[in-house]
Amino acid sequence: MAPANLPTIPAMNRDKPLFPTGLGEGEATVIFVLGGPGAGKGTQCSNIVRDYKFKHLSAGDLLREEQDRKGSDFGDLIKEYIRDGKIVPMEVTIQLLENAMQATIKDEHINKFLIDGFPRKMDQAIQFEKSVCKSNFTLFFDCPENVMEERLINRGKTSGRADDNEESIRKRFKTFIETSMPVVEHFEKDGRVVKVQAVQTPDEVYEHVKLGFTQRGIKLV
Ligand SMILES: Nc1ncnc2c1ncn2[C@@H]1O[C@H](COP(=O)(O)OP(=O)(O)O)[C@@H](O)[C@H]1O
Ligand SMILES: O=c1ccn([C@@H]2O[C@H](COP(=O)(O)OP(=O)(O)O)[C@@H](O)[C@H]2O)c(=O)[nH]1
Repeated sequence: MAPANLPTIPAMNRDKPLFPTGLGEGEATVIFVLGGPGAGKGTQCSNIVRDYKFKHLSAGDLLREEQDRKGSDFGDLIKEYIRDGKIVPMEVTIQLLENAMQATIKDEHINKFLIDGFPRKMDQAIQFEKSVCKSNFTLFFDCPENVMEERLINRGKTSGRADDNEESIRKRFKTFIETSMPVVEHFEKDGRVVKVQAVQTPDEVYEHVKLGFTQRGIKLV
């Protein structure tokens, strides 16, 4: 589908981040959470929210909400991209994330964000860091495909998600390897990746997450 009528997002014209990195007023701390589909990103984000008081923003959830919102101009476009496991044009996703960050700061007085499942493509990574907020680091969940596949097929029994089926899963794996792994490699070159093996039980994986956070100076609250 041609990405027609995309919003003109203010972020595209900014030459410095809307939120400088930090914990003060007008500042924000961002941790990107990446890993293949089914690696356990959402599961571990719930643990982190509980113990570190970060706000969890899942790009996929924000896109699904927008897809279902009455009057959205992007519903059909998002639906098609998600079903095919493709990355929705960044204008849409960055605007949704920026709106959610602004609302969280205003309404919940939280300025620490776990941005889950984003950035999945180099253009998003560069644009977001340039004009919204530079990330502190990327938490990357490393998991073999056969493990992720089994988890997703299981999740599909109850998730109601249009993309937790064999055909969409295959396409999402391909997009992950070809389009999203280069983002992880880009941040790795910068020394900004905390890599965690994601095959063990959720509790065991979380122990490694906590270790990584301690090493990066992120404290329990
Ligand atoms: N360490 C784990 N071991 C076994 N199953 C897991 C583990 N982490 C998550 N799951 C399950 O696997 C599925 C995918 O996890 P989820 O957190 O939704 O992944 P993601 O957000 O990366 O797509 C869910 O059904 C979840 O309950
Ligand atoms: O920045 C993003 C994040 C997600 N998606 C779309 O949303 C889908 C589901 O992503 P989510 O993170 O919810 O689930 P996961 O595939 O990691 O289980 C992806 O396959 C993409 O089609 C996207 O286009 N841009």
